Amino acid sequence: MSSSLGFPFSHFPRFPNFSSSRTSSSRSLATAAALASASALGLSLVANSKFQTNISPLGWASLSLANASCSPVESRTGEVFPEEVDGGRRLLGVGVRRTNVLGLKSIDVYAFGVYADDSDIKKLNEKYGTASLSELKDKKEFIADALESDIRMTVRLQIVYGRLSIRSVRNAFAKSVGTRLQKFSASEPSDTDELLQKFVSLFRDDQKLPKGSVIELSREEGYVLRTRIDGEELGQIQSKLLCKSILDLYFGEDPLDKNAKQEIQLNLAGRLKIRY
Ligand SMILES: CCCCCCCCCCCC(=O)O
Repeated sequence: MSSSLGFPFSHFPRFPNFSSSRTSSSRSLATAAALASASALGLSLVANSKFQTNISPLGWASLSLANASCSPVESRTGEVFPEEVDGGRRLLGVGVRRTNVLGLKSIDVYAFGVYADDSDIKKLNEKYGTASLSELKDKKEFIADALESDIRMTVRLQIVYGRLSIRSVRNAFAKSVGTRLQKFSASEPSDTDELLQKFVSLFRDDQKLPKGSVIELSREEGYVLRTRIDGEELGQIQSKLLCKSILDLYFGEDPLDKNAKQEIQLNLAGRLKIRY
């Protein structure tokens, strides 16, 4: 992954250089810093789909942010993620799900990547179009709106734990998604037990989940949750509440991996700021 940042004038702020040894978070922070500094100077950022970002109006400076999103490698597990899935949803951030066994040993169960469709992210423009990147990167309301909005997103879980049974997957979902369904349904009453049952029963006993398996949970247009294992579709459930509860695990208020959430929020804000 290469990035070059070149400015002909010595008084122009220097943006950090990216190198492959940086962590995904520091890369994102560097990207955001570059974008924020440029936008603070009142320069217009125009990027193509390869993230070549140019400061256009004067034509004298160019800012090349190749892959201005995040590293596709989850550093703890070494899992590599595709930079794009489902016809144009691009990677916003990666993280890891850990759990404690008998309160003693901590194991990594899966690495995950969160993706979003750039054109759908623009739905947040009306409300946040004028906000700066530094405001958005920590703004709770911004992430709450991203959870609520009809933005096509995919969460890709890459299993790293070798002894995962479908039963434990059902139980884990019942617990983590169940808690969130309860929490969110306080404001939007609905039959959360039935919804949860419908979702967890998509995971059948005959399905296998060896190390390397991929579970994809995607929010499709109109708040349809689509669930796949290794590309095989298990089912679709139309529910705004369910979509929100699942995405909340990864970038909501109490995320499974806090660093990943920060990265996702920062990149979401960055994508909103870039004019394509
Ligand atoms: C032995 C630990 C079992 C954890 C299995 C997690 C499998 C997928 C569940 C996804 C939701 C979550 O991470 O809570």
